[in-house]
Amino acid sequence: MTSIEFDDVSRSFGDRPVLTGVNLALTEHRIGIIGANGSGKSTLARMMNGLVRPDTGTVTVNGLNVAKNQRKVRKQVGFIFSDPDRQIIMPTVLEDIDLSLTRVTKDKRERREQAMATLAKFGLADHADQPSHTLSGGQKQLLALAAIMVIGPSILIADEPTTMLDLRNANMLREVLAGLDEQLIVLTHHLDMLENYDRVLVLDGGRVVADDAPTPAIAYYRGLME
Ligand SMILES: Nc1ncnc2c1ncn2[C@@H]1O[C@H](COP(=O)(O)OP(=O)(O)OP(=O)(O)O)[C@@H](O)[C@H]1O
Repeated sequence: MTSIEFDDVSRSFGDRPVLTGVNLALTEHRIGIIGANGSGKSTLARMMNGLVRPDTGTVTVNGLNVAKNQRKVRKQVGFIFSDPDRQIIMPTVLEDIDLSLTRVTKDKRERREQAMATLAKFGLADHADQPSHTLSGGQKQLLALAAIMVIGPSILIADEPTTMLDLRNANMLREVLAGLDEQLIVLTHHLDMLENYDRVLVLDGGRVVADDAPTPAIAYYRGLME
């Protein structure tokens, strides 16, 4: 079982408090984080792999203090963002997966085998040699996801992964994410995405104001927005 713990975590940017007194133990398989723009969701998520550090308090991932073990934690926590173009680096689909795999093995043949298996798993096998920039938005997001998952993180954080996708691609990605074995933390404004999740946190003004099953948590959030 994976776990992410926040122990009395606070963070300000300048004189603006962005997260205040956050205490959490996240062990469930699929967790959603919702809240208004600027409520602190991305800041909270970025603390889970050390992209943002707390001013006070401690974040622990699988028993590792994130501030002191950044490199180890980054191998365990993968991140995808709304815009896959920010994450796709290499000219072709296969080369992009191969680049990720250089972090796993130096053996070229092994990398190719693993890359092809991963592309098949994410429905991209027929696109291996296609220039990445010619993929559709949904396929690009799948490629960004595949390039992260091939490294073998135990936790995936997805920060508004469906924002740039049309409804069909958003639904497709939503299913792919829901089918992952790894622990999944999704930040989203697409509330229906979280229907079958195990737990949903609601942030408001940098505090966790609700922490519940999806239906009551989403109802609480809707109430806040009225
Ligand atoms: N590096 C930074 N420097 C200054 N302010 C920042 C920085 N990062 C975040 N903030 C501020 O912290 C607050 C929370 O931002 P954050 O991105 O965590 O919110 P969010 O809930 O993810 O919002 P959204 O739904 O719009 O993505 C915002 O007021 C934002 O302007």
